[in-house]
Amino acid sequence: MKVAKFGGSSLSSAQQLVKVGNIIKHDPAIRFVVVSAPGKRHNDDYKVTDRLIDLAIAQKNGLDMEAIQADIIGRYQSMVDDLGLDQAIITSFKLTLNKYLETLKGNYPRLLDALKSCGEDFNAQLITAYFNQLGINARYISPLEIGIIVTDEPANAQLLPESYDLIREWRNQDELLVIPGFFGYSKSGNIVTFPRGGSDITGAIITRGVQADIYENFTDMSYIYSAHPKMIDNPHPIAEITYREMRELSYAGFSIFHDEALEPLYQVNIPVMIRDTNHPEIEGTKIVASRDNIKEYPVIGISSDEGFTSITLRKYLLNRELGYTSRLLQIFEDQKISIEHVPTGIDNITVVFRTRQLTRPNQLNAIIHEIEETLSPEWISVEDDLAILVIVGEGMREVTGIAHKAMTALALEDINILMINQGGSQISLFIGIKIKDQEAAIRGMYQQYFG
Ligand SMILES: Nc1ncnc2c1ncn2[C@@H]1O[C@H](COP(=O)(O)OP(=O)(O)O)[C@@H](O)[C@H]1O
Ligand SMILES: N[C@@H](CC(=O)OP(=O)(O)O)C(=O)O
Repeated sequence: MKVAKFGGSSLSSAQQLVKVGNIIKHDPAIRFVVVSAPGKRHNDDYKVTDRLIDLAIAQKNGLDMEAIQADIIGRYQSMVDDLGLDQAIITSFKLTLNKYLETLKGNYPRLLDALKSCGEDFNAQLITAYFNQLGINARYISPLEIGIIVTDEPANAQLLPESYDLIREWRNQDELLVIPGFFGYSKSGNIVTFPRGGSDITGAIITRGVQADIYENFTDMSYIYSAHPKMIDNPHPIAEITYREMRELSYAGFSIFHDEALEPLYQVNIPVMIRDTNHPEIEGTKIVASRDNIKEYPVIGISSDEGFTSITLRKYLLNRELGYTSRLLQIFEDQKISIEHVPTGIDNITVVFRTRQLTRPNQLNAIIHEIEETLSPEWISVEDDLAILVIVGEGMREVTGIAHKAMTALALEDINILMINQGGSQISLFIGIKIKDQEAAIRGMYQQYFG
């Protein structure tokens, strides 16, 4: 039995929905379908989720909402028209949008979550109607009814573990169940969304809940590639990748699969297939617990991500001061900033974090001031245009010369290294460089590992 999740790129138009219908008709093992909101039809297009966010912002700021609402409804209207579905569904979508705009007015975080959920919720209803028209015995089921119960912090839903028992009850259903991705319900009855891209998370939760044999994640790429296809022409397609490798790479820029979506699955060892809606004949990439080709591909992927800040401090005999690191980290915890890396030397220590966590005016200055007051460093420096390259592979533990290749690539490109950190797991190597050097670094490294 399978769960299939279709991403926004697979559901962006009637033409795409026809492909999805064909996939479902030809694979009776798929018993649960999780859907995203309509995504981009072409590069300059908008994602429906982004327009729903615009709508919430417009109401908050007292701006005109008509054009935005027309854009949102227009996307569903064109699919209803092109597929010849019942127009009544559009009226119900308009009523739902208006209901949230009225009942949640003045409560922006809740309004935002409720509106964001409409993208997937409307799509699930529309797709169910289309499946029924095709003669597939399908039923829309809301996250509430199927049992996706989550924490109550807006836009940051975390699944409550009791959900799995509730979802399991639906395991032997005769109908094909169509579930909107991206949100759940809190115990107080609020709609709460997962972080952006979170329909992948819903798919994983349903897969684990119903104890499916496999989770098929349909997108617009035939494989996960060893480097971002926008940076490298014809990159190496990955046949198999482990959960741990994928988690590290998706966290660091492989946006094809949400980094939090593996957690429900790796604990119970259910494989994920990344598949292409436009080429269902291609098997795609399989995410599994272990892979056999480690000698051949000790490194499986290289990625990079920007938007990091690092703060480095130096103090003579720092290593002798008991509790120095802990006091430094406490300053970040007090500021509610979670830390990515803490590379250390004998007399220096660096803290690297995602810059977007600095949300208050002058917060960076406040942190530096606090560090100076509490820890009296001799020297302190800040880098705020940091990109982090990540080289990932289970083979790193066994195969020598991996770091050498990375250093060679950077030396050949004349790129200055600002930080190096190897995770304790020894499956990843992190290298901090300037944002401007990112593309050249990825190209050079790709050549070394896969060229
Ligand atoms: N290593 C990679 N291999 C393949 N695609 C990648 C990789 N890294 C990032 N991507 C991007 O991920 C995109 C698909 O993810 P996403 O937009 O979430 O799809 P969907 O809308 O189907 O959920 C691709 O179009 C591609 O640009
Ligand atoms: N629609 C939501 C959730 C999602 O997962 O979408 P997609 O599958 O298109 O990445 C978003 O844009 O964030």
